[in-house]
Amino acid sequence: MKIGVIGPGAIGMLFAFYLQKAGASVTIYTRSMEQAEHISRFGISCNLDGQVETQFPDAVPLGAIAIEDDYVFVAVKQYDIGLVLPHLQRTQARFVFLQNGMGHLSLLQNMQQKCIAVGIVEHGARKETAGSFVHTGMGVTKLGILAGEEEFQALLPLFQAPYFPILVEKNWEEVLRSKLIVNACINPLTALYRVRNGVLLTNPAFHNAMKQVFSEVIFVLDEKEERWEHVCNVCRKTAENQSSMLTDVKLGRETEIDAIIGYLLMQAEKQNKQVPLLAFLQQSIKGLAP
Ligand SMILES: NC(=O)C1=CN([C@@H]2O[C@H](COP(=O)(O)OP(=O)(O)OC[C@H]3O[C@@H](n4cnc5c(N)ncnc54)[C@H](OP(=O)(O)O)[C@@H]3O)[C@@H](O)[C@H]2O)C=CC1
Ligand SMILES: CC(C)(CO)C(=O)C(=O)O
Repeated sequence: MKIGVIGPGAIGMLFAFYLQKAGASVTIYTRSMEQAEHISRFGISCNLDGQVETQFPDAVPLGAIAIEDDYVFVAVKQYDIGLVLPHLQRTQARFVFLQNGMGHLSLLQNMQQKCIAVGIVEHGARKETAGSFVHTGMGVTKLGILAGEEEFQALLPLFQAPYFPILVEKNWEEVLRSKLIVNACINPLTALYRVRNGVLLTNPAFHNAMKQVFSEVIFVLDEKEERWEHVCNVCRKTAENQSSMLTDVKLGRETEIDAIIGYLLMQAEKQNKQVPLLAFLQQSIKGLAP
């Protein structure tokens, strides 16, 4: 089976590595020629608990060849999807979009293609070099199929437990929503305070601040107080993690603030709800990583 992975960052390498290991013929589509050459030569190395293993997928810059894969995983950040979409127009592949947040859903719902899914990735992965990553947290990929349900069945055997399992999620909108709540509470605050996730539990003042952010998030989404327990659990489980937004801010990269808080602000505006803290977070993060 031919699999394409667009975007050779932490998540793109994670997918390319495990799917190639499971026997698929993987092509990873890069932005730069240098990275394609690097991966073609040295492969993709995964570090899991100190054990390093390398797989050798094909690698080419996106646009250099026609995409003729059976399935394509789109693993660019949400703000880069617009650049990638034109390359997908003429292919017959089925697509899985792996972004955090919910801002891209309307884009996907307007696509011409018949087979589209989202993947909610609950793994942790960190890019180390152009061809290596650390699998920092083993989780699951939850697959939500927007269109073409039958067409995705053949993909499932390529996902192998215990390291790389998949779960088809009927109620995928709920899973996306739950992840959005978590990301909205944890990511901007950790990026502002420059702390690991766990500090939002152990520092009482930061904990209160997170509770205030949470109150606005559930107000926008008409959600229940009970969601708080889940946010705290994720903080606890990922206590040693540096959130993806803090990583982006530290590296001077664009963040996914629009996909997370920007999406909530749009929902608030539609309902004429005032959410000053969320607006503050949006502006603060934009100021740190324009
Ligand atoms: N990392 C994690 O643990 C998790 C991440 N996610 C989500 O997964 C998504 C990807 O995250 P992550 O892998 O961490 O992000 P990264 O920034 O590490 O990777 C994004 C990759 O996309 C590449 N890219 C951007 N534009 C193009 C293009 N036009 N053509 C080809 N490649 C392109 C970038 O290339 P270049 O470097 O050259 O710019 C980069 O390699 C995000 O939405 C994130 O929220 C979800 C769960 C966990
Ligand atoms: C769950 C959490 C907060 C883990 O770090 C995450 O998804 C992120 O950093 O983007």
